[in-house]
Amino acid sequence: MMNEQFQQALSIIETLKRHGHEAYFVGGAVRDYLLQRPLGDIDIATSAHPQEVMSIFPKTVPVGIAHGTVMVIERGVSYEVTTFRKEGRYEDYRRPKEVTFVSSLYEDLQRRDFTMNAIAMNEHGDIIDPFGGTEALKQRMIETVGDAAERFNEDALRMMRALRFVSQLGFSLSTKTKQAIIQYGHLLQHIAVERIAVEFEKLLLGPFMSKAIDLLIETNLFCYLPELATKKRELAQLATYSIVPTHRTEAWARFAFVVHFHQKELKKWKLPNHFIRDVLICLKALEHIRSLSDWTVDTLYEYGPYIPHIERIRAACKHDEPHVHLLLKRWEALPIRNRKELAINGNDLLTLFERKAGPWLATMIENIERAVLHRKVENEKEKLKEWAVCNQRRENNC
Ligand SMILES: Nc1ccn([C@@H]2O[C@H](COP(=O)(O)OP(=O)(O)OP(=O)(O)O)[C@@H](O)[C@H]2O)c(=O)n1
Repeated sequence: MMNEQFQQALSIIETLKRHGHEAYFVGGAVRDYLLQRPLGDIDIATSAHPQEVMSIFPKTVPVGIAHGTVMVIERGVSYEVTTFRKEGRYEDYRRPKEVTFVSSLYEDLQRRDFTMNAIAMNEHGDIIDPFGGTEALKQRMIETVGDAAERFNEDALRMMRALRFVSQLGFSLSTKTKQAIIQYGHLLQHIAVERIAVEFEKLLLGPFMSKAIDLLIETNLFCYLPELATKKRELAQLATYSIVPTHRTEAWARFAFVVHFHQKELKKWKLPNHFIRDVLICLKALEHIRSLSDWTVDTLYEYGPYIPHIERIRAACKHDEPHVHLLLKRWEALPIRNRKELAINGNDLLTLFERKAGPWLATMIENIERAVLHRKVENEKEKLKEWAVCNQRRENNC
């Protein structure tokens, strides 16, 4: 009995078949279905060519025509429908490689990366598994389809995919696959950093991250990742952490903290600037908290929205329990959570002191902010005015 997501997608297969084409569910969704894991996107492989797919379905987007992929949208859900194909080897890594359409499902499955990803399912829920993928799932084994050297030469990113599947599923690498990664790891240098970063992020977020990082070290694959060649010891440290990150910012910030990455190194991974900014805030907070040995009123205030990420990283690094709820409660109980919540603003102070704006104003606001935060004065306009005047007098007397 197929699950609901496949039932919904059945109409795509049935429509293609009505038009005289072959069509099957393939890829990660079939693998995850057999593992009884939540399904991601559903992919369909078909004998129909992209133009035919586009003429059959009313709502399509040509997302990768050159690779034979058309996105079909039905009842608000999108499906990737890809013509049976095989990919060529890279003749020259600077140029996109050729993709050839093939006539059978078998040939299509044969060019896929791992046996567990080379399983197809027809409209009746029958499994088509010419390369032993279901057995590999049972054995919890990641095994390339056919010759590992060929599969990794077709697309070196597959070596990173192997390790991210280790991290997500807890599976092992077959000896043949591991040996090939050791032998061909250097090919990763030709792969776009953005693609590597996508897989690496999934690896960092997986429940079996430690196992994957150990393999990254054992196979020497880490040597071909941006800025990591000299970080073996730090990676080994990362592999000792057991808390599974709940968010990508947390995952990258923890990684960056452990391997001592800063802006320069993070940029080499071609992460978006706004994301790097978030990671850097977490890094600053972690250094700050480490120097103080624990959270304080000031750090809670300064890093408020980032508390969950930072606390979980702090706890992971110290092999400690995270106290996210407790800290959020402490944060919520602060007299203010940001400057906007102050009951007085710059204009109020300009009027009060009958002075022109200048650096004194920023210092004054900062002093008031600290005083409110540390409960030296209540956050009420009149009281703050009074406090500001006294504070000014005190400073003048000095
Ligand atoms: N470098 C790659 C990428 C993908 N594939 C094949 O294309 C399918 C779909 O790829 P993708 O959606 O990237 O990954 P999934 O395996 O579906 O995994 P997930 O959805 O968990 O990312 C894979 O299952 C695999 O059969 C491949 O052979 N080689």
